[in-house]
Amino acid sequence: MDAFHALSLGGAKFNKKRFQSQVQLFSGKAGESSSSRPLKRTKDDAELPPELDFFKYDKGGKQTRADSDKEESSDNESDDEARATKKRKLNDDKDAAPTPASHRVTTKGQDVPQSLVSFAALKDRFDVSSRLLQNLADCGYKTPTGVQEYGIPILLAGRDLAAISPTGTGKTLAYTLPIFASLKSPASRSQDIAAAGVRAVILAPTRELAGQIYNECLKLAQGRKWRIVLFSKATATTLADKDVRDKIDIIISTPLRLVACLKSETLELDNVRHLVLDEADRLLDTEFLEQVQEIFAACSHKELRTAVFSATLPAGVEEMAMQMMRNPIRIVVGLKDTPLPLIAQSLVYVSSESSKLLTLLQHLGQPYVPPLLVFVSTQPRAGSLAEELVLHDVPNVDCLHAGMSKKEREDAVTRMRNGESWVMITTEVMARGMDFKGVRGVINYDFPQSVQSYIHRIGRTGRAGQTGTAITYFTDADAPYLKSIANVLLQSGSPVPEWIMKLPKPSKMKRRMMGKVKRGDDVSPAARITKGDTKKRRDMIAGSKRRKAREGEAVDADVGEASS
Ligand SMILES: Nc1ncnc2c1ncn2[C@@H]1O[C@H](COP(=O)(O)OP(=O)(O)OP(=O)(O)O)[C@@H](O)[C@H]1O
Repeated sequence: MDAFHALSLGGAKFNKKRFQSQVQLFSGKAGESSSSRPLKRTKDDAELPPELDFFKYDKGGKQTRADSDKEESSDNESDDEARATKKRKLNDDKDAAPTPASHRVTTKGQDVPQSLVSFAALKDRFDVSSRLLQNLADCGYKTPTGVQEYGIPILLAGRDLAAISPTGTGKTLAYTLPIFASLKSPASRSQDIAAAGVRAVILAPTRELAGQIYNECLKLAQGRKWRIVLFSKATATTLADKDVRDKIDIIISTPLRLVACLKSETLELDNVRHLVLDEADRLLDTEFLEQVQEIFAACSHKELRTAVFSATLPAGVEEMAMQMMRNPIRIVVGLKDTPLPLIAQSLVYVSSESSKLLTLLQHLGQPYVPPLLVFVSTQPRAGSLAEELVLHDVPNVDCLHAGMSKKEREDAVTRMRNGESWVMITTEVMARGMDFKGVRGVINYDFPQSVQSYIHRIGRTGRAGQTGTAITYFTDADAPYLKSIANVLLQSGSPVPEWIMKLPKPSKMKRRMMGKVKRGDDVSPAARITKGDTKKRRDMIAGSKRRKAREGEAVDADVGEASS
């Protein structure tokens, strides 16, 4: 249903003739009317009212330097990026696909397929089944987002893709939908024995994210017998049976688990046609690289299509990703490495580590909309901060980090999804990909490890068109890295105090040191004293109990002796 139709249902009447230009904006026809429409909107373009500009790729946010002069080059954009944008603009005159006004997308590559006007167009253009379209509608997805408009037709045209789109803009659907549409029907329905075996693999850096992608796949799989596996120790055992694994359509996994099965030869990936790396820059960093390469090598089918997705893709990693792909197309939604203007970001000076706790307690003492995500740098600090908040009677405090057991982590995610957690203390494990509805605020209690980490952390809010706030505490020790984060704020339209902008730009070397600031395991030195006291008290009580028990035994013995 288009927006005008929706408004009409509420009783409003529009003179469509009189407001023709506005009607065209909603129907998407404004973009279609000019075949050589430039990607950047001109001043003359009519703008959507901000409250209806759902994903706010456009200037829905405040008018900023980012809007006015940063499209071609920015502090975070590499020269390569600027060149790519320029190249695309030159190409636009020749082969521009119609670009809906509210989605600013830059594409690079040969023969970029036309963007998708609507989900309904999938039927005619790509013969997508009615069932799949119905499932899509049941999810409540009415209009494709920017990354979906471009990413879906590219993948359905059988092309490799590198997609960079801000957090919370629907990248998951941009690759899951083409997988289901291209696989056509479940393997269990196929008589073709030669084609047996897993046909799609989606990799994610954390168990939690893999689980979330799995749930998204289940929604699209409704009504058909797709076999989708969220890889774990247990499923790996079940899949040791070749007959079972031959019927699998899609595997979603973290790299390590999959590699373990490849090594033990209990899994073949030679029939895989779709390999997706979600959070690609994380999967291609040193921790995962070797495993991902092993998986990639095992996906030996000649028709393999590879797609990488992330909100951030540093130039070096992008180059690596591009080398994995054949004749790829690259799309960038908005500005590379820039959060959406929907997230109001601020930097808060807290002088020292010990004053952070007080600052957070003061924040939580004011009215706030739960749930709130609070990021710290290490697992012990997550536990310590959660403990402190509980001690200070903050209600519904929760904690999630990679040091917890699988069950504990799953329970924490469930509580978060059920709205039982008001303040979730976490580490980088939750920074990427996690989509919790209604997170209106993120607090970086500890300064992020990198610009990418910052972008992903704050991207847990301001998702799917919602607004959000992101507060980052910084101490004197973090000051050398402040400028890098301040640039991100500026680019996405959040105000930055003048004095921060006057700080010198950190050197490459210095930037690498970001996040390496040493912080104690306890978030508050007072906590250490209190904990020390508590331990002393506990020891005293235990000692006193032991003494009493010994005295009791002595008395019993005395009594025994007396009675015998
Ligand atoms: N076409 C659409 N219309 C409305 N909502 C959508 C659409 N596509 C996705 N969404 C919703 O947007 C939210 C964010 O989607 P998703 O998690 O895929 O974002 P993402 O871009 O992968 O974010 P991240 O970079 O953090 O991983 C989800 O709640 C999803 O249901």
